[in-house]
This record gives sequence, C-alpha cells and structure tokens, in this order.
Amino acid sequence: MCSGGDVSPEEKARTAQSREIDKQLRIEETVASKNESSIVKLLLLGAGESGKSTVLKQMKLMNGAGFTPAEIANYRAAIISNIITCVETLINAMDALRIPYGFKPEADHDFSTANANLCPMLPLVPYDISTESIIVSQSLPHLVRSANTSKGDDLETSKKSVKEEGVVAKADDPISRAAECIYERLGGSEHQPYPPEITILKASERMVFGLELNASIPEAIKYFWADSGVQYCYSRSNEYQLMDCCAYFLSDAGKFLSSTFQPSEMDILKARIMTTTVTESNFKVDAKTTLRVYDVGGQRSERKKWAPYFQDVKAIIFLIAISSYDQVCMEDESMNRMVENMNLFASICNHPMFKSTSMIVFMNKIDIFKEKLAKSPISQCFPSFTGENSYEEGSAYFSERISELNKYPEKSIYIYFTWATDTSQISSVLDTVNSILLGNALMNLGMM
Ligand SMILES: Nc1nc2c(ncn2[C@@H]2O[C@H](COP(=O)(O)OP(=O)(O)OP(=O)(O)O)[C@@H](O)[C@H]2O)c(=O)[nH]1
Ligand SMILES: [Mg+2]
Repeated sequence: MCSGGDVSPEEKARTAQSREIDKQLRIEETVASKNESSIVKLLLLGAGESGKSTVLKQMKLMNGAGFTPAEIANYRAAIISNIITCVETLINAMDALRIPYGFKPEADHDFSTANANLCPMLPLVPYDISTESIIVSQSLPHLVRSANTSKGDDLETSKKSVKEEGVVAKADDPISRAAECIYERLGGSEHQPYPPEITILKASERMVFGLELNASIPEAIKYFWADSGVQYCYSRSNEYQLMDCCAYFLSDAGKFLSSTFQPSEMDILKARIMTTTVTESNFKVDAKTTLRVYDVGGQRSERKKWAPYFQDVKAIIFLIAISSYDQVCMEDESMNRMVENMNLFASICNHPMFKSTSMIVFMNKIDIFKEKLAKSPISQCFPSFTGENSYEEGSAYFSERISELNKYPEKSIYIYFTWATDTSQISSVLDTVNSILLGNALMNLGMM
C-alpha cells in the first residue's frame, strides 16, 4: 500500500489525467444539456387546406434549403394530379350545378325572358321577388340546400347554434336559374350536346389521362378552361370542393403537362399534397438554437395524430384560411369551414397543455379573401356581421371572433393576415414572428 508521499510520478500523472477527463466530460455534459434546451419546438396546426405545408415550404426556402431533385419530381407529379383532379371536379360540378357549356352569365338573363325563351315548361310569371320562393320550390327544388337557407329565416339567426351560423346556400338568383333552365332544355346530363373537347376530357380514364398525357388533352383543357360556362361554374366554387390552385394550373395547363416541364418554386408553393404523416423539420438558427417545426395533417381523420407532439411546445402557429368563410368542409359538407376553424382553434387555444404557449394565428389566403368579398357577402354565412363587405371590416370581424375564443386572459394571441404563397409577404410576417419566438438575438438570420 502506498502512503500519500510515496506516489510515483506515473501514478500522479494518471490521476491528473483522470481528473482532466472528468472535467472534460462535465463540460461536455453541460454543453449537451445547453444544446438540448435550445431546441425551440413549434407546431403548425389548423384544419385541412389552411396552408400549413405551404408555410413550411416557405420556411425551407427562406432557410436556403430549397428543394431536392426528388422533391421537385414529386411536386411535378402532384401538379399533374392537381390538374386532373381540378378538371374532374369542374366537369362534375357543371352537372351538379346544372350549368351548360357555353353559358354566358353576363348575357341578359332577366328571369321572365329566360322563362319565355328557354324554359317553355315553366309558368310565364314575370320575375318578382315575392314569388321567388314559390317559383324556386316548384321548379328548382334541388337548388335549395336546406330548409334553413330560405330568406324568411333571417329573424331566426340570433338563435342559431355556431354550426348553423355558417350555412352555405347554393346560388339562387336569376343567373343560376337561367343556367339551369338552359341546361334542362338541352337535355340535362344525359343528352347535353357536349363540345368534342369536353367529350375527350369526359372520356379520359383518370390513369390514362395522367400517365400518357395524350397530346389532345392539353388543348382540350385549354378549350375547357376558356369556356364561359366553366368560368361561371368556377365562380361558384364555394358550392363544391375545388382546390385553390385550380386557376393557377389550368390557365397554363399546356406548360405544366409538357414532358419537359420542371416546376419553379412558385409552382411548388401552389401544388397541393394533402399531409398524412406528421413531419419534423429542423432549422439551425444559430450555433446553439434549433427550431424544430412539426407540420401535421389538418383533415379530421389526421387530428388524432397531433397529441403526441404537444409536449414542451414553445409556440403554435395556427392557420385559418380566412377565405373559407363561404365554404363547407371537405370531410363534412354540413359544416362551414370557418366555423370548423373556430371550433378547432378554441379546442387548441384552451387546451390545458397550452395554457402558457405562445399562440400565433395566421389568417391565411388573404389574396383569395379579397377577391371573394366582391361577390360573396360575409353576412350571408355570418349574419352577425353587419359591416361593409370590405377587406378591412371583414378581417377585423374574423380577428375579433378568433380573439374572443381565448379563455386564458393571461395569454396573448398574436394575429397576422398572411398570403402564404407570396414569398415576400410571408417572409416579413415570419420575421416578426421570429422576434416573438426567439427574441432579438435571432433576428436577421434569414429564417424564423
Ligand atoms: N392563393 C393562395 N393559395 C394558398 C395560400 N396558402 C396556401 N395556399 C394553397 O392552398 C393549398 C393547400 O395548402 P396546404 O399548405 O397544402 O394546406 P395544409 O394546411 O397543409 O393542408 P393539409 O395538409 O390537408 O392539412 C395549396 O394548393 C396551396 O398552394 C394563400 O395564401 N393563397
Ligand atoms: Mg399539409
């Protein structure tokens, strides 16, 4: 046994070395634990098609990550699929809404003229608002989606539940009635004299259409999209389920369907792929901090996958398509999309796990919202809206409706109006969000 004084120089060196290693390990542990705590976890939540994956794409672009060749190829296939789906949807909607090809909504469609010239089977009563409901219920009953859409129900609106508040009625005006009269007179869906281009599209099997890209298809789509009846049908797209990228892709289908086509960043931002798996993306924002972003599927069937990601969340960006106020849900046609958004937001915002989680709301798709306001009054679906149908008043109304859902007075809700497919608009919003999330230290890093 050696006493303290008898320690050999080798022994001393080994002890010193061992101490040094222990010290080093402690330093590494501290650094590791510091690294761990610098992961900022952010969830992108919201109903289907609200724009979550589009915001994630923008974050990737802003971070300089771009898209890999495999991703680009995947988006090219998605764009072809989006085009096919949009054409199929519109063809079906033309029959469902009873609109003939070539229909011109801007023509003189005075109801009495329409009766006299196009619909001899109908009684020749002059158009009069007081007889409107009788005429509609006798001749066009299927245009009225449900009993509570009739005009006499206005007095009842204050008693309606949240779900009933967002009732989306089918168009019921002289133009839609004139379209239907002509459609019926031409033989309904069975005997319509479809133009040859439409016949090509109707006859194309989905797979053949998608894979072979038959040379006549792009020309047929060009003709189809230019058709005034199809354009009128498109203007009523809130009455059925149509992708928001429809006009972007169909207006230049020839380019997108060409075999040499390579999608640009904008094409990829516009492409729609429904999310069915939760994805995790990490963005290094500085030497110590990583932003970990989770993108989830927003359709009802996808929401059961959300809960496992709720632990230790620093912030939630909740997306709401503000343009969806006059649309119904894809998964439940009796539910207004905006009402669905509000219910979903309330359940997330007031979840006990998110009592002190920063809640950032993106009221998204303001570009579509602005366009819609001109023809679709907010008050038709939200009778408590009594303002002017302007962007300022409409956005203030929905912003207030969202804010008042928060039941935690100590928690702030940050609301932004976004256009997720516009890189410069969303970048400036994300920069502001950056300062909320990470503080000034992480500003000017070109990422959140
Ligand atoms: N015009 C316009 N289109 C948008 C905007 N934001 C998203 N879109 C489009 O809306 C469609 C749906 O967007 P996604 O990002 O896939 O929606 P999501 O919330 O991820 O949908 P799920 O994955 O089903 O939950 C895509 O075609 C987008 O290009 C916007 O601000 N304006
Ligand atoms: Mg998605």
